[in-house]
Amino acid sequence: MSRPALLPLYINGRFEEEGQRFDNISPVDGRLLNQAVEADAAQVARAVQAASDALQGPWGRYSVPERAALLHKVADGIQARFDDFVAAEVADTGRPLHLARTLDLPRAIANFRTFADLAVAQVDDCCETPQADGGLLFNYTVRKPLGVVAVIAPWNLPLLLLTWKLGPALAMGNTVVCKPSEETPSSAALLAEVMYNAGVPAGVFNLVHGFGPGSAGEFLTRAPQISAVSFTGESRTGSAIMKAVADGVKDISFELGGKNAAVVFADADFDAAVAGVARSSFFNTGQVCLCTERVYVERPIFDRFVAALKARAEGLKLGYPDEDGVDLGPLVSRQHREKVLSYFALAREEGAVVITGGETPQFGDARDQGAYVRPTIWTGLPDHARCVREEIFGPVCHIAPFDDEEEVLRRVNDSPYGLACALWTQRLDRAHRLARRVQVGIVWVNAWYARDLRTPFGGSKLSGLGREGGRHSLDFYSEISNVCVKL
Ligand SMILES: NC(=O)c1ccc[n+]([C@@H]2O[C@H](COP(=O)([O-])OP(=O)(O)OC[C@H]3O[C@@H](n4cnc5c(N)ncnc54)[C@H](O)[C@@H]3O)[C@@H](O)[C@H]2O)c1
Ligand SMILES: O=C/C=C/C=C(\O)C(=O)O
Repeated sequence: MSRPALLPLYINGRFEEEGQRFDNISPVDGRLLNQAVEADAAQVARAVQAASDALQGPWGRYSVPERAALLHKVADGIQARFDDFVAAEVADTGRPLHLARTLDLPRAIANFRTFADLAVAQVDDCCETPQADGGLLFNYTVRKPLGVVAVIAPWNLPLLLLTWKLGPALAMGNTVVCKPSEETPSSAALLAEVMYNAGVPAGVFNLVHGFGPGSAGEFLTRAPQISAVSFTGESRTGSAIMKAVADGVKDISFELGGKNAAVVFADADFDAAVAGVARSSFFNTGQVCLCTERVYVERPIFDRFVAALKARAEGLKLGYPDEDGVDLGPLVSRQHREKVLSYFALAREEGAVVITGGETPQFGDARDQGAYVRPTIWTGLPDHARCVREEIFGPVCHIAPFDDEEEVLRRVNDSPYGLACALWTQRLDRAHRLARRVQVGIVWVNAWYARDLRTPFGGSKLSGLGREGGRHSLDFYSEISNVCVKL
């Protein structure tokens, strides 16, 4: 049997194949896709040192427009290998081809182009302060790179979320060491090839594959020369990383877990709300931090809404990524499916009414070796049920009735998470009023996952620390100083 393809590390402008290997398994049918090199502590240390050295090299002398031009070249490189990146993302995640083509790749390209352009357009503050002696103080802001940024990404939107951080980090003159998820290493490996071919100076972009604790992830966060960690992943991982960087008082940007709510009022556009909640609950097989897992529906339309969402869920096609009309792929791995199935069992123990789903489909073909689950809807659980409080990260939601605004606001806010919320109502006065009182970072009204990359993105409570997007990213990835001149 031919040896599986190997995804190398990329350190200081060189591809490295030396090291222990780990398997990358297809969530569609369980076959071996390729292997990746697991970076050991010495390799991670070399990557961080290369990034640190590169700050003093040519990259440190690039102007903002020169950095922006290079990032546009990277975006051009991704565009030129669009189909290769789609194939890599689809192979690792099992997502429908159309999803990778319409979301993951366009956003990866946009993440570089947007922050290249925002960096060039960025204008900083200055001010004059008259002095009692008739003199003047002239203050102005100077923006410098933070230094070496550790970028650690999750598996649910692998390329989108890696480049969401890479774009601004590089635009602001930092150097980076990236650690993609062990579940989805392929598109990051392609990105290293694009960086190399675009002429990104050696050491500016480094890629290490591996796991978290006791592996590349932890080695990276504990490296003394890193100046900041930009992390997207589970809240408990965020806590672990916070501990790892605490002694060094490093800058951190965390985009963490969620247990997001959708609120549907009786006056909502019913069909739009059903379609919107079906999308926000089952999109990417429920593997988006912004996905809805708690649905609150005003009592007069509750039964009708449950029936309509059931019909939507049962109409979703689970299939191979390239199948015509496929809506949902598998979960990212058998291991993650075990976690989701454990909540399917827990829901029954907690007394849920299973409206639809709650089991694995039987295809009778290779997909039975994959990680598919059926889209699932529950009702009847109390607000304190673990299935209503804990992030499941699968195609599942619980629907509960409510009677008034104050009640539903209290229940929506009664969560350890605070990432996103979708409000469905045609009374925009109510929408604006509630949007200000919901304890989340992102509120959509009559929409979900509609994005403008200039807006602040992030969560409160266990859902994260800081905001990225637009000037928020430029600020996070900059060391900002003030210069005060007496005139
Ligand atoms: N808020 C957001 O924008 C957002 C976006 C996507 C995913 N997420 C969250 O991510 C989770 C799913 O992704 P996941 O399973 O990959 O998360 P995860 O926390 O298990 O892993 C994320 C990344 O962190 C690495 N890692 C794990 N432990 C580490 C440690 N101790 N030190 C350093 N690195 C470590 C992993 O190898 C991986 O690359 C969900 O909770 C989801 O809500 C949040
Ligand atoms: O799974 C979480 C999705 C995060 C999405 C973004 O960070 C984005 O759209 O920029």
